[in-house]
Amino acid sequence: MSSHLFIGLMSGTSLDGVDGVLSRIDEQGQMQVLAHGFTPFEASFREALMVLNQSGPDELHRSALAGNTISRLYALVVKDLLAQAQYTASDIAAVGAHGQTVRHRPLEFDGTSQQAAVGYTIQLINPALLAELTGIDVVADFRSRDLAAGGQGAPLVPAFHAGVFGRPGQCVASMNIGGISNISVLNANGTVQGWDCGPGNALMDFWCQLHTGQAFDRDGAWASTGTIHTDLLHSLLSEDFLSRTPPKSTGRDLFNPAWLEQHLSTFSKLPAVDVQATLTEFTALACAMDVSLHATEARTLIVCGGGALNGHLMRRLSAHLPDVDVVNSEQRGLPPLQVEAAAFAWLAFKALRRETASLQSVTGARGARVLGALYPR
Ligand SMILES: Nc1ncnc2c1ncn2[C@@H]1O[C@H](COP(=O)(O)OP(=O)(O)OP(=O)(O)O)[C@@H](O)[C@H]1O
Ligand SMILES: CC(=O)N[C@H]1[C@@H]2OC[C@@H](O2)[C@@H](O)[C@@H]1O[C@H](C)C(=O)O
Repeated sequence: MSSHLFIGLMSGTSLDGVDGVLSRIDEQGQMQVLAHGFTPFEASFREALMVLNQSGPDELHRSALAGNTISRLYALVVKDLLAQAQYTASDIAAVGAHGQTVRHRPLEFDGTSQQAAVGYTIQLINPALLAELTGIDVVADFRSRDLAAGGQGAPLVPAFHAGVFGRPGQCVASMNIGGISNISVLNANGTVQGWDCGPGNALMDFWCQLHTGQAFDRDGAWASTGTIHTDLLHSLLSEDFLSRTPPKSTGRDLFNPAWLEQHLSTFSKLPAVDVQATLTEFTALACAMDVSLHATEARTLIVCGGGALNGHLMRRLSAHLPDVDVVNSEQRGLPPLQVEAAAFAWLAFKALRRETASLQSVTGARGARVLGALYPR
């Protein structure tokens, strides 16, 4: 490989925009981030993506166009990263581009025979267009091979978390709180577990946008002025997904406005601010329960993703984990908004080397697989 420079691009289930990093990765897979960029989605595009999370008229056409738009936004982030770090396209070995998840249905039975049941996951992107626009090799479609091998196709970051946050001889847990939250348990003996915990910012963002017009509750300031409603909290916590045994993964397919409305139907008189306080508490508890029940050895929880910037959420998470040191990933060398994009740079590095990147212990697949498809420059 002529270059050790990789770009990772991630637009996740928060639907806030595209994070990108340009990084140097050495032969051992150790990474140094050289630049970080972010391009927000315009409100109209965000809405179009939100609508594409459910079926609707002419959705194939709208999905294809959204894939083109997202690829153009990804290309803008690449341009910005190259300018920041003063490199040109020919210096970069590859771009790892996640795309925009609009469906995640692992292991869904098709009603005919169990043999045919594989499930699917859809990330909108036009990788050919991204290769054309950037002049860089693009690796995309990271999840489908794991699904084909019987896995969940998510989460994929635990192997990366292990390399960046793992401490030999210690059990450490790391948690990404994006639109959906996911945990990696990095055991003292080097084994790794991981799964999706439940909602991250998705429900809080939805409610905040609806009632304040703001895309998210900055620092959890609004939620912190409300009162937690115990009955609503219990209703939210009764969701089956939370008590399911891993491997498990989820998305907006489950934790969406319709799911929330269903739980709110018997609490229609509650002040909006109390609902926000309760949603924040629910999110914190769904995350904390997975640590206290399944990462019993962990004394440190490293939090990344935008949720790490929500001070109120972080305080509630800490309150539910009195024996665990809850820290922001920046304290471990990688700022919260860079972690997922960095993971996709690393996944591209693994793909070019034809090395496996999925973990059977996380996704439940028949084995580890080489992930991603290459679109040459
Ligand atoms: N200062 C802040 N205070 C509160 N919340 C914040 C702040 N900054 C970001 N966030 C939250 O983080 C979200 C973005 O997080 P992130 O970029 O990790 O999401 P994502 O890429 O969609 O993640 P995933 O793929 O894991 O779903 C925003 O939508 C918002 O809810
Ligand atoms: C299908 C999909 O896009 N899943 C995302 C989502 O966002 C958080 C959580 O759900 C996680 O499972 C995953 O993202 C990260 C990058 C992962 O695969 O590890």
